[in-house]
Amino acid sequence: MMHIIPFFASTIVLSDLQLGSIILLSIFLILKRYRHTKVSRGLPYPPGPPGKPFVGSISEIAQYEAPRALARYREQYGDLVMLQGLGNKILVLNSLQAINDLLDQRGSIYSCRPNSVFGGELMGMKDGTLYLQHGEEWHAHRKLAHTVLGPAYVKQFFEMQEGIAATLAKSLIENPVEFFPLVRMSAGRIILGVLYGIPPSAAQTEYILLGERLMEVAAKATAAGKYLCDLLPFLKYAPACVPFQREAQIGRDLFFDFMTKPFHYVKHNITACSTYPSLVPTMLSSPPEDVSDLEKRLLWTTGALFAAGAETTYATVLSFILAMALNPEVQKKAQAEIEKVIGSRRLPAMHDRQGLPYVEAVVKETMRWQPSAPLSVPRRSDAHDYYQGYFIPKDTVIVPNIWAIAYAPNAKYNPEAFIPERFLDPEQPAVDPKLWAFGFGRRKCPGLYLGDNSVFILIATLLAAFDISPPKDSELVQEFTQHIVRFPKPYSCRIVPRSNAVVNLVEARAASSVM
Ligand code: HEM
Repeated sequence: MMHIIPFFASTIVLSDLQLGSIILLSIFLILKRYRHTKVSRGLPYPPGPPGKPFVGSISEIAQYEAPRALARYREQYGDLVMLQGLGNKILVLNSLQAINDLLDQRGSIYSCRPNSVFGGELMGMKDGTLYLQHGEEWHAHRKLAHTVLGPAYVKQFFEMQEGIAATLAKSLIENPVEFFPLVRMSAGRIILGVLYGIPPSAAQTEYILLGERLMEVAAKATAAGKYLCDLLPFLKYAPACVPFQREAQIGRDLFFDFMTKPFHYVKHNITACSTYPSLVPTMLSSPPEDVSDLEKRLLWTTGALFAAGAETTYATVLSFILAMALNPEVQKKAQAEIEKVIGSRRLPAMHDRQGLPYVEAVVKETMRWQPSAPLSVPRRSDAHDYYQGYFIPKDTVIVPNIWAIAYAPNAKYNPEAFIPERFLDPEQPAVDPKLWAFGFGRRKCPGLYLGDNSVFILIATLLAAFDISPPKDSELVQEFTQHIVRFPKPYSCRIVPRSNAVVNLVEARAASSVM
């Protein structure tokens, strides 16, 4: 039977089947709309930029200088900016208030990580602390990490960190041009010391270089939206010959070696690794009764701590050296403070920190000027939520934009400039980076105290020992990587010992360092 349907001025003739299909489709759309209105409580999604056909606005997360570009949207859309496309939603949080309200205050909803196809499944990192979903296993990892990274415990590593800082200074006196690999080596040594107690050796160097190669792949893998397979999960079934699958295979092999090699080294050389109360030797020699599956958990926890800890410290110190080459006045002021407070008969030590407010402000300003994780590490909402009159559906990827905090407009202190004084302003001091550069709520960085101490002692030692300035015959390059950990691209500068006396001090301190 045919049906005649008036449609504006004309008429349409439909069969039973066609009419039935239209009615069913309409019911489906109405129900869908009703369901959506019910769960969204009639609230809209947070606003965001208009998208391109098919891909929507989702690709904005992977654009060049994304943290800065996304922070600019704050003026237009406010604290919350929604990017959408290919069936995915990414919510960028552009203020400390919004980040704390959601990630901290509503930690039960926002403490999961996005399901990662590339890094988690294909590269095999899904059981590491950084990738684990919020839950029992993740809790066990954090508990293990806390045994050596708690604020009181990290004091046991002060002497080791001071020794490694002096060793860095000694290597820089001998070979200042190689400051990139030398800084990397120092950051890696501290973590290897804390986790495994591995002293300087060929094995130690091998693990740090392995870490460097892994990070080239892993840094991209952790960022939101860098790989299409994270947005279109069915692509994980693509054949092994496609480029991202080959990259994942390389990453998988590297990650396996990176995680297992130092662990097995310690298992077989436990007596050689006992200089400091480090995590793996302590746990293996006196296993805690309340931790089941200890070896497996240790392996995954230490792998994640090593990967997350070394790269961020390295990035921060490289940014500091660049900042000093660009800001000679700041450098002079910090050096004058060190001379006044400590004198020139010894190098700075961790216990000097309280008495060096300007150096402390330089540390904070380095973290602000070039935050090493400018988009933090993404989260995922584990339930529907409602905030500031907007609907945030379950499984939205949440990106806390640390850059937006670091570069919030400020009439008194230009955010683009390196001005440590902003942290010393008695009237309106800038917010301490410890409240935002290390993440938020339950997933806040477990290495905060260790990392912050490392950055301080490395920076203070470099200030005491060297004058850093731009290269004589070339431009000072100021470019940065675009991965989840942001650090300066290769640049050259001059790193010159401040006096013969300081060379002697450095050599003596480095000679007494066991790490
Ligand atoms: C300057 C130094 C460091 C910075 C700026 C930094 C920053 C961060 C940030 C932004 C996060 C994401 C937290 C979140 O999701 O809210 C994080 C997580 C993490 N960091 Fe750090 N970090 C530093 C040093 C370290 C060190 C030294 C270690 C290890 C010894 C470490 C281990 C980790 C781990 C394992 C996670 C994942 C935590 C989880 O998912 O539960 N970090 N870090």
